[in-house]
This record gives sequence, structure tokens and C-alpha cells, in this order.
Amino acid sequence: MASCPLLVIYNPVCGDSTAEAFFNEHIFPRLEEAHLQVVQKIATGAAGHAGTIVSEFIEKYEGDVTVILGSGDGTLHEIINALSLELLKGTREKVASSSVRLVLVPCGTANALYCSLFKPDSMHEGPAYKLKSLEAFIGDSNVVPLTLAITTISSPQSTQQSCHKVAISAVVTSTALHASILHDSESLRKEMPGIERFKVAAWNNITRWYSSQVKLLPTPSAGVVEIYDPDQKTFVTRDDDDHGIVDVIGPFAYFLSTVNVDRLEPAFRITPLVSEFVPAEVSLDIVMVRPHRDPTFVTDTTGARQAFAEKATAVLTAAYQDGNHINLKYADDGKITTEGTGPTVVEYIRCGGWEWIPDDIDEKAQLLCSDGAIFSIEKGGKAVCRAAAPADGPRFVVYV
Ligand SMILES: Nc1ncnc2c1ncn2[C@@H]1O[C@H](COP(=O)(O)OP(=O)(O)OP(=O)(O)O)[C@@H](O)[C@H]1O
Repeated sequence: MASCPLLVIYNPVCGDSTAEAFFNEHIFPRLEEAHLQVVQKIATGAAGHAGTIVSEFIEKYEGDVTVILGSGDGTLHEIINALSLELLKGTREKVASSSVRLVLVPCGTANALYCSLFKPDSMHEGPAYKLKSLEAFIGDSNVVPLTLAITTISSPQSTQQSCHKVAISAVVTSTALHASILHDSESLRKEMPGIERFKVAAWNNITRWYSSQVKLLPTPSAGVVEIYDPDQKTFVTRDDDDHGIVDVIGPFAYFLSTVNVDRLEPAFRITPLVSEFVPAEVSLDIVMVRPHRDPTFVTDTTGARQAFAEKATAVLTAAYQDGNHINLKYADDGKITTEGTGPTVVEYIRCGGWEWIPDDIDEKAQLLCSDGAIFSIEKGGKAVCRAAAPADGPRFVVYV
């Protein structure tokens, strides 16, 4: 596949703004050494530019293309969304029949997809770690297809044809605390170019709860919603059945789903079972925290939210300890433990999708994050997210 037309793109402002230097020092010399011809090399000039570059490139060269992408997850998100939108509009016919063969060079802040595909080790700060996907491409190694999570955000007036927005994620789709963190952390980017800005934003939002009606949707083939049981160390089917759909009552402290990734930062393994129990069919993994599962919860007050912050912090801290948050339970006195038979602090779900209808008066519950891009659900509107492997349309595969 080294014969596909080769496009090189990097985002000069992602992460700590060193993508251009890294490409000049490592990527271009390595491509030359391997005698690989680049058809076009280009730095993104603005937000949204990466999507335009790739769709124009496909239109010009037809068929499958290889894209070496120096960025974080957000720039990849822009490419996937731009191509999928072209397909919906029918403006670029060739997009539909093409595969985009991605060579990822992690130059962003979190690089969730890259860190999930190439597990970070003690050398992960060095150049060799960042060149793994490039070396896989040069060695004509395997590719893995990306599952996508397609979210439709509709307003109260939306009809089937109109008034909705579509966001497509290759990494994370979230509401609640994670969406608030991504919403707030963007304004901290200049002063904190690294992942510490996510921690600051988390701390600023840790006492917030989010009100929403939620449904968990079954997987397309098996038609089930599964929940992880840490005692049996396996997923079990939820059987409170309404055609496989499970209603969930809030409030929520945390609600996040991922596809393709077991982590959102090198050490933040929020959906560890993506790599431990590889999904058998197209699905997404959800992590949710509902404070009323705490046996000491009585009623929703400011004091209760402040007290629960300690438990939400324990969940996030355990996610940094190799994804151990999925084993946390409540003791009878509400203390968090990994022993006993109490309710789990985290509910870890594998299913086909979810629906989120935020409470009208809860403004922060209206935020939705798709791979770092933030959307607002209108009052009276809703978001429906479904896992999908696009049979029709551009396919995205990554060299690993
Ligand atoms: N030339 C540019 N000037 C300003 N913004 C740009 C430019 N090129 C791309 N962008 C924007 O930069 C943003 C950040 O890029 P990206 O998400 O890839 O990196 P990151 O946020 O540092 O990493 P990650 O998503 O892995 O945390 C994207 O939302 C993209 O729209």
C-alpha cells in the first residue's frame, strides 16, 4: 500500500507547537531514506483546514490515499467529520469509495488514539515511540479499522431531514464532567500546553452533578446492553428489557463513552476493557458515575455534592492507576474500597449507543464533547450517539 498517493499534514499549533520541528528532524528524513515519494506536504493554516486538505486530495487522486498526520486527536476528528459531511452532502463522489490509510504521529496534547494503539512505555517521551506508526507504514505492516461513534444533536424542532448537527468521534463522546473539563480547558491552552490543564479544569468542576434522562441502546447484532461485573471479571447482559433499551436515572457525575481507545491520555485508562475484552461487534464502552449509588446518599444538596467530590476524585485517581476505577465499590458506610459486595462506584457498560436528554434548567448538562470539540444541546433537544463501522463511505484505517 506504499503505492497509494501520500499526503503529509501536520498541525503546527497542536500540543506544545513542536510538530513542524519534529517533521523536519524525523519524518521527512525517514521518508527520504525509505525512498517514499510525498505528493503533497502541508501545515494546517487554521482550525478546519485539515479536513479541506484531505477531501481535496482524495478528489484529485481517487481511490485509497495514505495520510501521515502530525497532530492530536482533534485534527483527526476534523478530517473524519469533513469527509463524512462531504459524503452526506454528496459533493465529492470519490470520498465514498476511498479508504484513508492513516499514519499517526502523536504531536498533540493527549494523543488518546495513538497511546491506545501503541502502549506507552518508559521511552514514550522519545522520538522512537512517536515513529511507530510511520515504521509500520514503511514496513507495510497491519492496519486496524476505526469504529466511529456518530452523534446526532437535535433541537426540539428537528425533523428527520433538518435542524440537527452530526458529530463523529473516533475517540470519545461525553457529557457531564468530561465535557465540562474539555469545555473549560481550551481557555487554559496557552498557559498550560500539556495535560495538566485537564486536571485544573477537572478540579474546577468536581462538585457538579448533571441532570438528564438517559437510555442505553443495544448493540446492532446481539441486541444487548452489557454491564461489567468486577467480581466475575466479565460482562453480563442487562435484562431490564424494553426491546433491549435500558433507561437510566440521574443525576450523573460522570458520563463518557469511547470507541477504539482504552485511555484518553498516556496514563488515564478510563475504558480499560476496550483492550482487555476486545469488543466482539461494533459497540462503545460507557463509564458512568451516579452519586445516588453511594449508600450514604440521602438527598441532592450542595453539601452532598461537596462531600461526593472526594469520591469522584477517587474514581479519576484510580483511572490513572491502570484503570482500577472499575473495581471500586462502596462499603456500607460509603467509604470506597475494592473489597466486599457493595455496589460498584462506576458503572461500566458496553452497548450500541446512548441517548442523552438534558434537563432544561441544567445548562452544564447541555454540553457535549466529541473528541474535544464542544457542542451545546438546545433546551428541549437531545443527543443520540451510536457506534458505527461505516460500510458505505470513507473508511479510516491506521497503520499499527
Ligand atoms: N494553523 C492553525 N492555527 C490554529 N488552530 C489550528 C491550526 N491548525 C489546526 N488548528 C486547530 O488546533 C486544534 C488542536 O489540535 P489537536 O486537537 O490536533 O491537538 P491537541 O488539542 O493539542 O491534542 P489532543 O486533541 O490529542 O489533546 C484543533 O482543534 C484544530 O482545529
